[in-house]
Amino acid sequence: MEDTLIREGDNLDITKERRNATFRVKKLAAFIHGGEEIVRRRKEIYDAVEREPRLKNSVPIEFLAREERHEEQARRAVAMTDVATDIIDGSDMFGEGIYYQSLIMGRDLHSLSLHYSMVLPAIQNQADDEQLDEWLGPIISRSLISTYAQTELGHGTNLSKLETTATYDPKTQEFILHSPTITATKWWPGALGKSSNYAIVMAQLYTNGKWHGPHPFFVQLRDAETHMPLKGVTVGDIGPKLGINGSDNGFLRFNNFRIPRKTMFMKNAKVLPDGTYVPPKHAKLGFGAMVFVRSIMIKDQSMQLGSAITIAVRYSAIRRQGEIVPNSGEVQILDYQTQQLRLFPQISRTLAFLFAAYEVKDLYLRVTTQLQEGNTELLPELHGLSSGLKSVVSWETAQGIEQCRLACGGHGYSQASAFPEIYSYAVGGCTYEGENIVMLLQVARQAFLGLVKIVSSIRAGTAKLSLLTSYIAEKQPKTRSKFTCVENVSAEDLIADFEYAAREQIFYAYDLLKKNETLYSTPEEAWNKTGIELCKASRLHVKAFLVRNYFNYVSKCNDSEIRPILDQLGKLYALDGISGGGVWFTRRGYYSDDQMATVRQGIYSLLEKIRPNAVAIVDAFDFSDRELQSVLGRRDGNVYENLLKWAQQNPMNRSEISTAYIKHLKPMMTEGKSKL
Ligand SMILES: CCCCCCCC/C=C\C/C=C/C(=O)SCCNC(=O)CCNC(=O)[C@H](O)C(C)(C)COP(=O)(O)OP(=O)(O)OC[C@H]1O[C@@H](n2cnc3c(N)ncnc32)[C@H](O)[C@@H]1OP(=O)(O)O
Ligand SMILES: Cc1cc2nc3c(=O)[nH]c(=O)nc-3n(C[C@H](O)[C@H](O)[C@H](O)COP(=O)(O)OP(=O)(O)OC[C@H]3O[C@@H](n4cnc5c(N)ncnc54)[C@H](O)[C@@H]3O)c2cc1C
Repeated sequence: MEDTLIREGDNLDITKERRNATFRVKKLAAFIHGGEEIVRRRKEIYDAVEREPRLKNSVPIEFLAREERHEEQARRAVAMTDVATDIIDGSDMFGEGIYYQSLIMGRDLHSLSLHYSMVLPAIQNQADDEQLDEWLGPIISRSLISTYAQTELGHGTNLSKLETTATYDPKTQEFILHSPTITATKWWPGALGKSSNYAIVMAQLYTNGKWHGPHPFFVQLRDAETHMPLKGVTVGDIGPKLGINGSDNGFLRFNNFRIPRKTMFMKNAKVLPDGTYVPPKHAKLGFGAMVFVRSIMIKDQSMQLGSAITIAVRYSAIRRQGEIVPNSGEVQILDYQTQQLRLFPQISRTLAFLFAAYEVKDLYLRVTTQLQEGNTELLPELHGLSSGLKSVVSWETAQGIEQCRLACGGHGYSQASAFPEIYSYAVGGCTYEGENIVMLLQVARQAFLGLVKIVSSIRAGTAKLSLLTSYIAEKQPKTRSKFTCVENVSAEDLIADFEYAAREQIFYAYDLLKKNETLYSTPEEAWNKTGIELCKASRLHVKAFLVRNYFNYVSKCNDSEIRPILDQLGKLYALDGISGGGVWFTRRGYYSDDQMATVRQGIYSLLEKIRPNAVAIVDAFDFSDRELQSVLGRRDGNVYENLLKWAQQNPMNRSEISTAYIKHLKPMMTEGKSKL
């Protein structure tokens, strides 16, 4: 079927792939992105960005040194936000916001990342009316730049042990911010080093001699005119990192630095003028900015994996290497079954993660509405869903990107491929907003209303379960999995298989925890000794959610042209999970050896079915060359001539003779000659 992505001068192999696809890319793109109107808006936004001279990205970012990159990203961030309201609906951070930003900033953070992704939502949701009046205007007008300063040199995960203190002085109605030790130094906050003049600072609150735990404060750090650090504030950049080097992640120390009482966020917890502490309705309301980023990053991560797989599939369609049948000509590497197994599951994962991102967005919006009415009922569920997805999605995204890179051979290792930028940006998501293992343990402890609490209440028959947890209360089937062959297996059967595996492990981990509680002297030690099994339970629980959610989402599609593709990808997602999960599915003989062999046969048959449509499917992710920034992943498939151009524009090739040669190599060679 002919498609609009085909143009004259394109690589012939990639054109043939597009012509042979069995469906129209536009239809699949509309389904993936949530409707034709959204795809139309993406195009409108893309065109507007391309038209705007200030949004031209003329400098290839990967050739820049750290300071140049930071400066270029600051320029882009300012230009991007200058014209944003003319181009996008700024209130739609989950949709148009992420897309618009990725067109301009690429895979990097910048001077305004935290200002928009953490400070703005915190002010909207945690400031009282008076604070909102005072702070929201400057945030939106960008007359100040702000960040979120929580992590310290000594503590990131364990917030209860943060060392920065905020001690209330009722005489002056001020808090005194102080960093009592080296390890109390704030460390990591994005854009803190050189860009921000304000920060939300998480500090241990003391009032009238009592400790009340970590609370957020909105603190001025630098002079509004000179941008010099205020007296009592020491601040700077923490140095180069694996990725996101456009962002000046920073350090920060306070020396008995006084701030007014109303700099403490007071919508939830309050400190009255006399120092009386009024607790919040829910102890974790002050952690809302983290929950927001955990929710929003699921879509961002899926888009990173989506761009990696788009690059790898397109490149695999134009790359010819080796023969399958001797003397019949070199084949496209996409024809190798091993290549397909490396790549096609990444397509399925991208979709599963994206559809999960839609779900977490809906839940986030529901919780925000509830919180505005003072209702915290759904907060734990959101904490669980966002923490669990954050862990599993960021981990599998990082692994998937790496598979895509490896699948592109040597060229995958070049920055021209974009994989180094994609990987180093995305993998940060495994650590920031809660280290992944820690977040999995939260899932076990708390998520979906608390797996561990759920088990005991299920056994007591008193469980109140949500849609996300109700499967846990169902009885384990005594029979085998219903799987017979890939053609006959239904979505319900595959969901049942994942729920079986999750339930089995959840109860196993629970029983082990209870046993360990009898063996160790405290519940905390027993918890630690059960940590590995608890994490496995959480992972399987999240995977069961991802499979269920995938098929639920796809069930909305009645289009006979694209539904088969979505079904194939869904089955591949599930069967690849079962085959890779092995032991989780064979416990108590739920899957026999023969069934497992049939699962593998099913995967091979799906790879074959997906193969002819692979290029068209990744085309439907709707990435432009501007977003991909990859010579290997170019829409037109003209990779080789552009790799040569890319190398030639390299600043090292501006002059024929390098300074390295002049300073070091030439003298050595001259000396060598003299010794001959
Ligand atoms: C366009 C691009 C889009 C991408 C955007 C990316 C841009 C930004 C990129 C990077 C920015 C990065 C920023 C940061 O990293 S900020 C710092 C983030 N830090 C963390 O995430 C720290 C992780 N630690 C924690 O969250 C917590 O300390 C904890 C959850 C591990 C433990 O908390 P603690 O206070 O010790 O509580 P307890 O363990 O005692 O638990 C008590 C109770 O509360 C529940 N709970 C914990 N957190 C929450 C929450 N947020 N909401 C609701 N409930 C919560 C917990 O589960 C317990 O429940 P219980 O068992 O029922 O008692
Ligand atoms: C790119 C990037 C951007 C960041 N941006 C910001 C920012 O803007 N603002 C900010 O405040 N912070 C930021 N951070 C910091 C980030 O939030 C923390 O690094 C993260 O929360 C992990 O904390 P940690 O570094 O203390 O790791 P640690 O907690 O020291 O983790 C080290 C290891 O210990 C394990 N571990 C720790 N606690 C437990 C436990 N209870 N049970 C089992 N295992 C445990 C972990 O699983 C991990 O394997 C950023 C970090 C990165 C990498």
